[in-house]
Amino acid sequence: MTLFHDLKEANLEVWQSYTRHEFIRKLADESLELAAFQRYLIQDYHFLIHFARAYGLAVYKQTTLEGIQHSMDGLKNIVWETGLHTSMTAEWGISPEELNATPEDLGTVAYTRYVIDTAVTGTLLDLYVSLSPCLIGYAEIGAEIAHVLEDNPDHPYRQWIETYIDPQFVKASEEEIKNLDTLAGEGPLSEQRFAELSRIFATASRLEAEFWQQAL
Ligand SMILES: Cc1ncc(CN)c(N)n1
Repeated sequence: MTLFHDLKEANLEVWQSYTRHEFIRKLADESLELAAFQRYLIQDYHFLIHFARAYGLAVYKQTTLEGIQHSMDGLKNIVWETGLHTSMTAEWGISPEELNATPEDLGTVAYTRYVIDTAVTGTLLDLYVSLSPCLIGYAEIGAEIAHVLEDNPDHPYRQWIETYIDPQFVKASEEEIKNLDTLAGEGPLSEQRFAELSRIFATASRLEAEFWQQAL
């Protein structure tokens, strides 16, 4: 079993409140209003900018070339993801200047600054645990709802779903599960250390659920 598996099992209720949120159910069954999706995606653009900063701090905290490469790949993956946001917002007629000028909602501030605070005050493992619901959760959500694209080739949220089932994104998620185990090291974690990591994981997962909620 992996550390990620143990963290998810220890926080299954909060994890599912995120990955099975009403926002995702509506997005998959096409009942999500475009205005809610637009609110979400604009906030998510801000979110990704701050997450890129958090990955920058992960690069800084690494002490090996291999580790630096891994964190840089994570950062690149976040920047790659913003292609979705810049192309969809451009389609809606929002200029890059307007996009950058939109204010951050409080849920966006809370989540991103929590992760950056964890990056600054915690260990590299603490930081990666706080980042894990983002990457691994979206890959799980993508896999869960991908079938709707077969049912409707003109699904309104096709571009979003395709981003999170893209082989590059799925591979990054799989690598992250392995990375958490590498950072945790050999042998079982003490009960106290697992509890610390579990608290970080639960907080980030709750903030993910709140992030959907703020757009509804
Ligand atoms: C809020 C949130 N969480 C996760 C992801 C996937 N990187 C995202 N784009 N936005």
